[in-house]
Amino acid sequence: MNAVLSGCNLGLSYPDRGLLKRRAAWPAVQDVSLSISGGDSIGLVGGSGAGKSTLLRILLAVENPNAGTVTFNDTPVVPGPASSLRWYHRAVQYIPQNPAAALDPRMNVERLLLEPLRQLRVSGDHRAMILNALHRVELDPGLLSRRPRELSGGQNQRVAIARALVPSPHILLADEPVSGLDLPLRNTVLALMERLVHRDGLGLLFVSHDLAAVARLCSRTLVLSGGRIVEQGPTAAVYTRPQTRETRELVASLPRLHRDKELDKDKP
Ligand SMILES: Nc1ncnc2c1ncn2[C@@H]1O[C@H](COP(=O)(O)OP(=O)(O)OP(=O)(O)O)[C@@H](O)[C@H]1O
Repeated sequence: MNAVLSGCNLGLSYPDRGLLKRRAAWPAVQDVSLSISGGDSIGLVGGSGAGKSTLLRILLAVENPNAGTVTFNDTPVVPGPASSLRWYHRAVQYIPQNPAAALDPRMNVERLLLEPLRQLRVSGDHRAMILNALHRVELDPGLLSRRPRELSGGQNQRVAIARALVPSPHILLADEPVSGLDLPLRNTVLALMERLVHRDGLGLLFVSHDLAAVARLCSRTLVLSGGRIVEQGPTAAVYTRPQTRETRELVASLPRLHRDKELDKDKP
């Protein structure tokens, strides 16, 4: 069965701790509904403070919304049963911003990949799962005994992505995974993510300020502003015929040559 992660009418307001306290609460996410299926690649774009990371935390079930629901294949996740969500954390994995920096420098690659399997109490042949994850990110198994400082930046980045893949998730939520990377490494990581979606059938929600990366990778784009989805549709349509001021501003920030080059890839 194709995996489907759905958020319905999600809302989250943080208490306003400002000096004037005119507002009771600060809405970071408001009435957001979205659905990600296996094989989908959805871009989530928006200016700073638009609510992108908050929405990801809600979808990851690490932050409780004030309103709305999250379901996975129609099974309620949020609000959820008191029982463990380990099954969900296995099915929906997170790729953080600067994933390589998230690697514990004391662990070798084998331990870095074993740890999520232990934490999520995944049963089965861990060694085979680790080798499979390495294969998917095209890393040589000969690197298993190395620590992060003994690897290149690109290899560390792949190890970090392999950590998200090792429990065999169906959906990946990635928060700015290519920000701060130099161009060749950015392109390598984008190509890897393309394969995960198109070859392996994973669903991807890809948060990025890098609209050219979204244009290359994502068939659909959601634009978030003030915590609300203000525009959504096929990426090419959102970029070439933006309907809202927020989207026009975002698209204007993308150098024209770069935008046209990435969108041209979709043309037959
Ligand atoms: N723990 C928190 N407590 C109070 N307010 C918060 C908290 N986390 C986020 N916010 C506020 O919620 C709003 C949305 O923040 P969020 O980090 O989700 O935005 P973002 O779109 O990811 O921004 P950026 O692109 O800059 O990372 C912002 O106004 C932010 O200040």
